Amino acid sequence: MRVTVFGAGAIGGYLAAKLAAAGTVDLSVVARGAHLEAIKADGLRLIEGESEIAAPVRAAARAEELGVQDYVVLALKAHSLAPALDQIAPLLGPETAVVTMQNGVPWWYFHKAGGALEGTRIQAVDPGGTIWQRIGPQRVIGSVVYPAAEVDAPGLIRHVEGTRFSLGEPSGEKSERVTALAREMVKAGLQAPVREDIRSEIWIKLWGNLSFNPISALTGSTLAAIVADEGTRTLARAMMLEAQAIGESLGVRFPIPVDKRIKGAGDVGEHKTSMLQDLERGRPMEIDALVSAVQELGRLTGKPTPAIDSVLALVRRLAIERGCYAPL
Ligand SMILES: NC(=O)C1=CN([C@@H]2O[C@H](COP(=O)(O)OP(=O)(O)OC[C@H]3O[C@@H](n4cnc5c(N)ncnc54)[C@H](OP(=O)(O)O)[C@@H]3O)[C@@H](O)[C@H]2O)C=CC1
Ligand SMILES: CC(C)(CO)C(=O)C(=O)O
Repeated sequence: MRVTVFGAGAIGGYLAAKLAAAGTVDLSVVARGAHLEAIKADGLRLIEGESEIAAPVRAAARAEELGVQDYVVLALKAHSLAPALDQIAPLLGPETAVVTMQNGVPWWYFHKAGGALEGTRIQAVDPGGTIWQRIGPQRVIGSVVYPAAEVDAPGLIRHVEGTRFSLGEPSGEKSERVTALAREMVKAGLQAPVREDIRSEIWIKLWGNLSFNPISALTGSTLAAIVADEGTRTLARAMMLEAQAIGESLGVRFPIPVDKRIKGAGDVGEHKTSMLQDLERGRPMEIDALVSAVQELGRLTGKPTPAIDSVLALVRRLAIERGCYAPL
């Protein structure tokens, strides 16, 4: 099985290091800059708990060096995908599956979703439908990423917590391609449950990200602080209820009540969300995939989003002022 991880940063690097250490797939990564040079020189180093491994991995700057793959895992930030389409193309043959490992609303959301919006391209994550056209939604295996990881230094990934990458076909089918990939991930010590309704799981993760991430960026607060403060907790809750109404109108099941989800986020503790971390490091923030796309789904479903609209306006303005907004 030929697998390439495109974008071997925190999450892609963690996945790649685990697969490389297991040695059961023919693995490559596409990376760039000092990170690529370090992987070529020393392998992909992974700190996990008390242990550190260096997994030898085939690493390339250009996909042409690797050729057509059975699976391409896209582990880029959402806003990095459109600019990388030309670089990804040489990896794709007629049978190649593409696994999308991004937070937020995925560009393929309405592929095989059924209903009136079937086939709709979401402009906030895929302006003009370019990604849809160039990659092709029929290739997609959806994913929800639960592990937390960081790039500590070029070539060095630090695993923070979690091993679960839920997988699912947009159609819900338990296809051979998704079950075969899940098998290899399990051999590598990961959890890779195959879901029949990956969209509902995407929404559960998104529920927290669309509210807590921008509020944390706007206030500089950790998850625990946002939940402890009545004002910010109430605002997050209002955003989440707006999102729930949108999701439910699209057929999504929210298996837990909103207050339980809020408590779960608070229990994570004094943790800075990825959006706040990106802001503090001067990196582009994933505003469009996490928040603008939900606003767009609100417009498409006719559901009002006053709280989401206000927070989005503020966080986008903040990102522009700080040079951390990467419009697609
Ligand atoms: N990190 C985490 O704990 C979690 C992340 N996620 C989600 O996973 C996704 C990936 O996040 P994360 O791993 O943190 O992001 P990172 O920025 O750590 O990794 C992305 C990697 O892709 C590289 N990249 C971008 N464009 C290209 C290109 N054209 N060619 C080659 N390499 C490229 C980046 O390189 P460069 O650094 O040079 O830009 C970087 O190494 C996001 O959607 C995030 O929200 C979900 C759960 C937890
Ligand atoms: C910590 C958490 C769950 C916040 O909602 C997250 O996913 C992020 O920081 O992006």
